[in-house]
Amino acid sequence: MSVETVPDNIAITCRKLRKVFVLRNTRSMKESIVWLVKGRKGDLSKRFDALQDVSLDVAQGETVALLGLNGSGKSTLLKLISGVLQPDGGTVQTRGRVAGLIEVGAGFHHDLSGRDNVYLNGAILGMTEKQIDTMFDSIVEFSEIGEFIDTEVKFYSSGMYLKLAFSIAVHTDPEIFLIDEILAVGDEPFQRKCIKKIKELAAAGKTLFVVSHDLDLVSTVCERGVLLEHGKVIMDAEVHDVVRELRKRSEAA
Ligand SMILES: Nc1ncnc2c1ncn2[C@@H]1O[C@H](COP(=O)(O)OP(=O)(O)OP(=O)(O)O)[C@@H](O)[C@H]1O
Repeated sequence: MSVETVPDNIAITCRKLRKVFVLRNTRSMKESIVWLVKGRKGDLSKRFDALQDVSLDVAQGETVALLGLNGSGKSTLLKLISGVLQPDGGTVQTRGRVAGLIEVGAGFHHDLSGRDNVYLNGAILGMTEKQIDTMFDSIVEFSEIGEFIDTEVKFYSSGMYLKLAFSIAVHTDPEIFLIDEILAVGDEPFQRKCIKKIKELAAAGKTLFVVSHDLDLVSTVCERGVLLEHGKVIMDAEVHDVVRELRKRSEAA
């Protein structure tokens, strides 16, 4: 597969991205027997295009909101960009270090303490042990985890997971932040703190790609909006215009 040369100022490039999921339908005993008797003709599973021909460029320092109704493919696109999922067609390229806050606690090892997970996650995000040593206290302070830092993370609440994951990610100083709806699980004061931090990251020229159903929030944080519907990009414009269009479609739905 040929990989095109991407200009220096482009942080994320998606070309004709496609993701297919196989849906294995639950069948009744009778249906399964008929299927067997007929010589296993036909398929018990269905293929489903979660993303179709998605192409977009995100420039360095751009703040982009990925919007759409439930099931439109937002999380799938973020997972393809972060490398958590592989595409079934097309290409995706990123320039610079990527921090993905996609599934709360996804990068955590449940039987390890918060402290050990800070080192594990920091290393995954490209930090050396020395760098993590230097930042450790600041990571714990921002996360508000306090003495629970030495507790196994399987005993953390989802909000605690989020706080620690967010704190580690912002301390690793990545160029690109992928954020999926995770702010929803934090309490109000922490949400405010996260939003303040996200705005600081945007002001510092970081590239942000944010999935959220909180349209007021994304309107204040992001400049550009990309609207997905049934796995396709149907609008890519100034965020306020895209939010207006999504609200119109939501009312009609
Ligand atoms: N692992 C999977 N296997 C099968 N289908 C999947 C899988 N992951 C996602 N899907 C399907 O792909 C479609 C897109 O899902 P995705 O999570 O990307 O949507 P979304 O826009 O993020 O939705 P939401 O707003 O509800 O979070 C959905 O129909 C979903 O059921």
